[in-house]
Parts: sequence; C-alpha cells; structure tokens
Amino acid sequence: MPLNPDYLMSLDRDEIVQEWSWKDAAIYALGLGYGDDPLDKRQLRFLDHAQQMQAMPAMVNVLGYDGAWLRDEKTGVDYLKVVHGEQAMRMHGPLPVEGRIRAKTRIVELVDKGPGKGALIVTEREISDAETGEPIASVNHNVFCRGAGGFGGSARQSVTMERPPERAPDGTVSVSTPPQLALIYRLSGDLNPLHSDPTVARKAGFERPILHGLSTFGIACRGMMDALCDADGSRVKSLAGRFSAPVYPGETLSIDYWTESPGKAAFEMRVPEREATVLGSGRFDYMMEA
Ligand SMILES: CCCCCCC[C@@H](O)CC(=O)SCCNC(=O)CCNC(=O)[C@H](O)C(C)(C)COP(=O)(O)OP(=O)(O)OC[C@H]1O[C@@H](n2cnc3c(N)ncnc32)[C@H](O)[C@@H]1OP(=O)(O)O
Repeated sequence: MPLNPDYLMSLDRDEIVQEWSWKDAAIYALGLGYGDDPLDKRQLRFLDHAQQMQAMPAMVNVLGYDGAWLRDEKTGVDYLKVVHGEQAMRMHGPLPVEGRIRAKTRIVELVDKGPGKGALIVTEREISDAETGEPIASVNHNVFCRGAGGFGGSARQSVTMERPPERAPDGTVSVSTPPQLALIYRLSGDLNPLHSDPTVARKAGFERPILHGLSTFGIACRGMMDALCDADGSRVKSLAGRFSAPVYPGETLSIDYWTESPGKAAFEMRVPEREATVLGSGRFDYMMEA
C-alpha cells in the first residue's frame, strides 16, 4: 500500500506525559556507551546520582517519544522499511536529572523523493515541564521510508542540511561502542526489533541488527560535549544531523569537527574501518562558558 499523505497529515496524536528518574537517565547514558572508563569523572557525572549527576541533554530525544503511529496500517508505512533519517534537538534549558514532562508529536511535512525512491516524514515534538509548563526542548524526528516515494508529494524539504566545510577538521573525537550497545539502548524505550532480532534485521536488508539512530545521535552529542564543552551537558544548545549509513554495534565512531564561530561547530561522524560517513551534515551549538 502506498503512503497515505492525507491520513498522515491529519493525524492528531495524544499528548504524552512521562516521568523519569535518575536511574532512567543513567540507563540512557549507558546506551550511549558511557561507563566504558569507570574511573572517568566526566562520564560518571551522567551515571552516578551521588556525583553531582546531570542528565545527558540528548535524552530529550527519547522523552515523550511517540512512534506508535508508524505501525498504523492506514498510514501506508511499511514499518520494516523505516529507518531514522534525520534528527535535531534544541534545548530551552538544562534537562533535570529527574522530572515529569508533557510532549506532543506533530507531522509537519512529507517529502517525496520520487517513484522507487524514499519518502521523508518530518515530525516535530515540543517538550515541556508537566507541572510548570516551562519549555524544555524542541525535537525534530524525521523518518525515512525506503521505497515509499512517488505518492505525489513535494520533492523539496523546507529545512535542508548543510555540508561541513571543505578544510581539514579542527579536531576528532573517537568513541568505541560495545557489541551489546543496541541491547542496552533499547531499554530507553525504542523496542524496534531491527536493533535486536537478527532475523528481522536481515528481512529489513541489513547483515545484522543495527544501532538505533538515537544512540548514534546521543554519541555525537557526547563527543561534541567532550570536545567543546568540557563534558558539561548544561552548555548544549542544539544538535542536528542526518543518518547517512547504518552503524553496527561494536564499531568505533570518529567524530570530525570544525569550529565555525564562537559557540557554533559543524561535525561529521564516520566509521573509519568501513570508510563510511554515518551521521552527516552535523551542527552543534553550545555555550562558550558554563
Ligand atoms: C517519530 C518516531 C519515528 C521513529 C522511526 C525510527 C525508528 C528507529 O528504531 C529506526 C532506526 O533507528 S534506524 C537507524 C538509524 N538510521 C540509519 O541507519 C539510516 C542510515 N541511512 C541510510 O541507510 C540511507 O542514507 C537512506 C536509506 C536513509 C537513504 O539512502 P538512499 O535511498 O540510497 O538515498 P539516496 O539515494 O542517497 O538519496 C535519495 C534522496 O533522499 C535524501 N536522503 C538521503 N538520506 C537521507 C536521510 N538520512 N534523511 C533524509 N533524506 C535523505 C537524499 O538527499 C536524496 O534526496 P534528493 O534526491 O532530493 O537529493
């Protein structure tokens, strides 16, 4: 069944209220590979509530996450062909270590890459404190539906991603991922079997389960914070990027970054072993000081 653009654009999703504790924040951080050096204070900050704990700001990407509509047959989405296409987050303030949020997801745009090609579903999620109503973050979660193009929609995307500068990067950060990373990351909520079941992964066209896009994205946030923010989550303003190739758990990820102006950097994440760019067109905005 082809995509049903009218149905998708008319979806009115319920607001989601979600509570989280410091343990959820720690499990989220473990799903980004934190704890690989248990003596590193900069890592323990995201894992141990007794050590002036912070929540990783990228955790906003999983708070109030609403992906259930992708399994609604009336959308015409073939869930097996879905991959995460792009992600962007904008912080409106630091994320508390525990709390309760309200979030609502809206589908704001459909992009048609043409017959036989893909379609992109652009979503937007506003997250606010459930008690005070204070905005916490805005998130774009863009879903790439492989082979779903040709439904007659616009080929132009309103917000497009910029490529990094041509010059050599100003620095590179590497993060090694353990083979069980996707099995840890899924405990933060995305139970898509593409990341855990080898049979499903093969049916979807991958040699084995791939890493969640949001784990890759969180690792990019971790790397950029390490490089430019002294690993201080409260200095992160925004992060964006496009998933250009899958990551397999166990791979080492290299993040090249370019500082463009004070508080603004571009980045690209690679798997050097495969010479693959896995997260392209990265952008990171941050505070120069705490
Ligand atoms: C709200 C809740 C939502 C929840 C959904 C997510 C659930 C999760 O569990 C799923 C995941 O986490 S999947 C893991 C993370 N994602 C990935 O690994 C995808 C990696 N990328 C790919 O495989 C390909 O780039 C691929 C397949 C994306 C595109 O490859 P090709 O088809 O070969 O594309 P290509 O020929 O290069 O280009 C075609 C047109 O599409 C644009 N494009 C390419 N990659 C894109 C991407 N990642 N996002 C958006 N657009 C993209 C190209 O620019 C091109 O457009 P145009 O013709 O206009 O130039």
